[in-house]
Amino acid sequence: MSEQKAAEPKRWELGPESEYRFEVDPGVSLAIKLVQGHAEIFGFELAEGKVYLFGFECKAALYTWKGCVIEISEPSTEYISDETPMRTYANLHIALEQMRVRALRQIRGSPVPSHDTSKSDPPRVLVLGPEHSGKTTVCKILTNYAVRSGQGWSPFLVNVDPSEGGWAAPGAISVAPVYGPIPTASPANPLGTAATTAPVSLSSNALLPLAYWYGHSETKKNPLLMDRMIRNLGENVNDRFELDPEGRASGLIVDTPSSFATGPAANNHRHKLIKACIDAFKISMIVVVGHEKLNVEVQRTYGSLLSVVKIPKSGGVVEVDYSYRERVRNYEMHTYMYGQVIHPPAGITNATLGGENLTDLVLSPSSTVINFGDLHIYRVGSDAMAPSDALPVGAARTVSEMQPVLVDPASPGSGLLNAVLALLAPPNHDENERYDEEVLDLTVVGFLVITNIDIPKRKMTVLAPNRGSFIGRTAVIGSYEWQDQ
Ligand SMILES: Nc1ncnc2c1ncn2[C@@H]1O[C@H](COP(=O)(O)OP(=O)(O)OP(=O)(O)O)[C@@H](O)[C@H]1O
Repeated sequence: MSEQKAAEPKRWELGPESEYRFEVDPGVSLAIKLVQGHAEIFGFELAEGKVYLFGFECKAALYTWKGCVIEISEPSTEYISDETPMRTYANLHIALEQMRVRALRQIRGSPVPSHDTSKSDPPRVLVLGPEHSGKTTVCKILTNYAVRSGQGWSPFLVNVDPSEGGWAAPGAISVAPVYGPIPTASPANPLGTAATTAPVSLSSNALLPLAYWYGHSETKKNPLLMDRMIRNLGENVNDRFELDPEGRASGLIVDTPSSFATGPAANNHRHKLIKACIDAFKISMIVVVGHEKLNVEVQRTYGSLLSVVKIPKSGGVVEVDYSYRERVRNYEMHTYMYGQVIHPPAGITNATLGGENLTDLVLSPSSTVINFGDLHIYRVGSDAMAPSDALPVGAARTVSEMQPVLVDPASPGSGLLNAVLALLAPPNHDENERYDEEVLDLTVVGFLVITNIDIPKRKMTVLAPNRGSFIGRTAVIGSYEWQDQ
């Protein structure tokens, strides 16, 4: 094989309050070095002289408040813009910071200045917006600014967009307390790297998320289940806040799917899910990203109960298509199994991934052959379920949306081959405390893929990055499939 020739690095000089926007092409990587000045990627500050790698068709922007010089390994799609909404985002961050300070003051019982009559709720922010408005990016920027502020905040970042997966696999909704800035290197883990995908806490900024498995990309597939998962997540967060009252002051930021924002106003399930989030996470502020009509609608519905703030959408947000989303799902599963593997461009030897050593982020999954009876696999509701409102008047379902049904791997229509399964935490040890729908309330401890089914021998092959035993464990199938390519 011929050695790839190193491309001549290209220099860009950025003026104050401008950003370098880039898109990495499929199958290649990009290296960026901050040569001089200060720069950040979605709130994650870059260190001068360090080389940062980007891959898996990453689309992002490097922003500078005061100007900087950067060196790019190999140009992909790129341009510079000095029209960004970063000032508004920074102002919003300052408002949230003031809420944190007031909340902490109240929690500690410190005296309140007589002129300060504001409420002392911690910032519990729900970010809503249509497709491609940059919701996830806004959540990341606000979280990164909070942890960078030097006040010791560790806000909870919540992802209730099942198509994104956050730190888990697509199909899951999750939450994690964030202690250090979240880097951006690949769309496979837009919210940072979770320690759960690794044997130990590999990277210094690995997060410890708590996840529930919804199993589908669309919230309308099973809104009742989605509602329950959101409330489960909220209960966990509130339990955690009760144990750590000062930690409560950092607040939380919730990233939502675009289905919460678009569709007819009369669309019941969308409002029910927004309401579920408001109740579950005790939301004190709704941030609407760049959508006038949605802002008016949200103001009208919730304006009397909590504050509603509208912020502009960034012109840099990329409108990704269906095939890109499909590829990102594959990257996500690949990254879950194999770790974050981005090969540096030719000629680059000292690259890092979000500041971490490249070799620290590599995993090697293993295939295990197990008996059919070893793993109890459930499917929640019937797979071919029509929405409730599409059933004939008076007709009842034979299988409820919330009923876990045991899947028989020997049945030809099991749908298990290549399916992504969530491995659940063990059920309650006390038999008397068990209940029919307990499977819905168990958290996810990992994911696995069924790569082969041998019906005559009643055995199946399971691929997973963690080597624990599957005997007697419980797993749930959704509608995601993945094939190792
Ligand atoms: N200023 C920017 N410059 C370049 N790319 C950006 C910028 N802001 C966001 N992006 C990229 O645009 C894409 C979409 O942004 P993001 O995921 O934040 O939007 P979203 O509203 O959460 O998307 P979805 O509709 O999937 O929920 C991402 O790949 C993100 O990294």
